[in-house]
Amino acid sequence: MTSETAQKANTPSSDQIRRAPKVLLHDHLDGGLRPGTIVELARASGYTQLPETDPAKLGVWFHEAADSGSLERYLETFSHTVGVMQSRESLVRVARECAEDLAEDGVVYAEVRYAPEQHLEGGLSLEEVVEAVNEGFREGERIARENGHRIRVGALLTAMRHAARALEIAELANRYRDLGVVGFDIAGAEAGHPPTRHLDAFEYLKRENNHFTIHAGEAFGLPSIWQALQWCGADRLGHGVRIIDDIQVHADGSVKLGRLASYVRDKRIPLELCPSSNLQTGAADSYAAHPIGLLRRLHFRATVNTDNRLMSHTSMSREFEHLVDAFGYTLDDMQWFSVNAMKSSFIPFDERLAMINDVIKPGYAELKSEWLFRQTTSTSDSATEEG
Ligand SMILES: O=c1[nH]cnc2c1ncn2[C@H]1C[C@H](O)[C@@H](CO)O1
Ligand SMILES: [Zn+2]
Repeated sequence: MTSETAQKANTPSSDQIRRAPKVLLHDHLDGGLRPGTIVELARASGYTQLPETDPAKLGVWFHEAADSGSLERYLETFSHTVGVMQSRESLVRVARECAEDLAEDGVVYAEVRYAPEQHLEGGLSLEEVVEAVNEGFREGERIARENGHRIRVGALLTAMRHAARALEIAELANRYRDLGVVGFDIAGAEAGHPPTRHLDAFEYLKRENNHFTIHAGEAFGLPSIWQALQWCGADRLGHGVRIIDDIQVHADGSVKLGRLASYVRDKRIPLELCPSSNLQTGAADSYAAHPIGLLRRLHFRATVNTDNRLMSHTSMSREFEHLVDAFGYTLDDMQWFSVNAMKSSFIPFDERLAMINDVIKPGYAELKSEWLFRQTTSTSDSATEEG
């Protein structure tokens, strides 16, 4: 076998990308509903604001409306998903379907986030919201297992950065720690809402030895990343893609990292990169131009994520397909991203290690060996390979 053929064997097919064990750290529960579910929940709850009632058209509407080039406009579309997630039943269902859909897509470990404060309009308490979502995730994991898939889902509780409930939500995350919630996040429009406004929440979580990520460096640049890390102490960066602004690439190909970019790389700060979402909100012009290519080459702790599967019309497999097309990534690259993500998760170290050694690496080894057992379809194929 020529090295070229071996190389080819390592380029994943769509089917292999789907079957490859993937790890997802940045996915919004209210950004991943099935369009059909939105229509049904709207009907059942009397929500009349949907722009379309045909599921296929509604799916297209979300994608197009979110494709605006601005984070603020992207976020407006969430009023409809949040609008139909105001009862216990709807939250259980959405969480169950989320776990099922991720498992079907080959995700073995996911941290899925949502903002409990946005689901109180139907009279639920914050605790009831968390318990409903946890119940849905457990049901989804069980159904996935029955269908031959293995997935573990942990919840991240998000506080909205324009609101003033961050400390309360951080306390909630702490109360449900080891009970399905693995950490905390802040999200929402970045400009004008610096993470330092919520220092009390982050300081509380640090005192409690808890974990948190912060949406930073998505619509706003380096100051937001700097604050998230050096003032707030974030364990990970939600997006963090604008760290690229602190990296100079010279004409001769040499690269110079500024102090903040060096810090992020040296400290192995995980970047929860979401390529399709970034294209929609204007942080990159194309997959090929997305900073993930450079960040991977420079060995940042880069991870691949979906952000909002509905609004970005994506899945983990689709994200990887785009990256394979744009950068020629192989199964080894996919494994590298998946191991990076697993290392960066908020579950205990021994569990992360077991996921890496007993699930992720064996999964990729199996996929990488498939070419050995592939049957040739014609004699001319084997003749070429012998040459
Ligand atoms: O990419 C994002 N940046 C900032 N905020 C976001 C993003 N995607 C979703 N959100 C917001 C809208 C949701 O209602 C909220 C909680 O999941 O988080
Ligand atoms: Zn996000």
